[in-house]
Amino acid sequence: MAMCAPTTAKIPVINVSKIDTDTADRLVAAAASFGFIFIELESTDIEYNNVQHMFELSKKFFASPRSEKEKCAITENNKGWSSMLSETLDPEHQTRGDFKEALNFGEFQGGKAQQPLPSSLVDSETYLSDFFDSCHNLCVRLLQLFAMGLKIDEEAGGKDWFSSRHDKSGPSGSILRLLHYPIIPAEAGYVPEKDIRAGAHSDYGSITLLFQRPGQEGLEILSGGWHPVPVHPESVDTARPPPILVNIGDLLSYWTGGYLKSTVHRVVVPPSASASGEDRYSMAFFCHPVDTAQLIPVPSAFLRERVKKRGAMDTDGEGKVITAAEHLKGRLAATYGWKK
Ligand SMILES: O=C(O)CCC(=O)C(=O)O
Ligand SMILES: [Fe+2]
Repeated sequence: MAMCAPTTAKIPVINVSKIDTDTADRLVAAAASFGFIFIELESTDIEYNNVQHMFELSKKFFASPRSEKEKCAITENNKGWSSMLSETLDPEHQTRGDFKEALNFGEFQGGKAQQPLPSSLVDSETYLSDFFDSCHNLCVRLLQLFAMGLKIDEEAGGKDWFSSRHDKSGPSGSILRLLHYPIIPAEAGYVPEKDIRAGAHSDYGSITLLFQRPGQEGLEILSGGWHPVPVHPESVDTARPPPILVNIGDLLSYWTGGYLKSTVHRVVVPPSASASGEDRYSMAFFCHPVDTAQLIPVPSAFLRERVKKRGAMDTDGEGKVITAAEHLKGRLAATYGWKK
């Protein structure tokens, strides 16, 4: 039997310029079926110029000497640089780590980084902080829309139920991450069936924003088989900025008893990459609630009707509700091989 080429994922493209019930319902429907949604960049407050400038900064950092990167190596607070092969997103199936390097920024305070910055980026501190804030603000807007679409009970907080838990009143696990997947040199002995750019995983936070670059495909989502995700979906002209890809993370899935899907995804070397010889650069903003937020079922009649078994994940097995910080600690320990 001939093998069929995998079909491209048909992820909806949504304009979020209005905070209204129509937009909210469309977002929730997409999140409940795919767990992934394209958001038109022009319908957000994020400027394409800034996205492009961020990619220039990313290139500059990843091109800097290894000795410079090592000065800000990642620590157990999840901030800093992780080198090629050091992170294993799918430890059960991978024999080698991910073929990528990454730089994680945690929250900035008063425009200042709370971690050592590499020398290539010290002059860009305010810029990085502003970009972090603009990503956070878009996530808050999306979280309000999700709360509206899920019809969260008014007396429990209604449209602000999620956003009030992401209000920067305390520390959180939010991370802005620059990613670089280099073209793999022959001597690395990359074996396509065994090795991978980013192993299969779901994201750990509430929602993730992903910025991709034209011509640098490679993301795939698991939905009855692996499906490639385009940078420009069919309905978006390639002359326009690539839309922002938003996906649901584990916390929003727990909070909604699995109604919103935290879809498994991975990054592979697409056949086109070896032909064009391009590295892949991407940027992810992982939005997390404040550390103390509890993983309890959201109060919503809409969900009570739709989800039979609620709160599979709301306790640690002994009846104690777990917090966002406790959940994150367990997930990071597994991917970096840190002790729990
Ligand atoms: O680069 C990408 O496309 C995805 C990265 C990713 O899924 C992650 O870092 O969680
Ligand atoms: Fe991811």
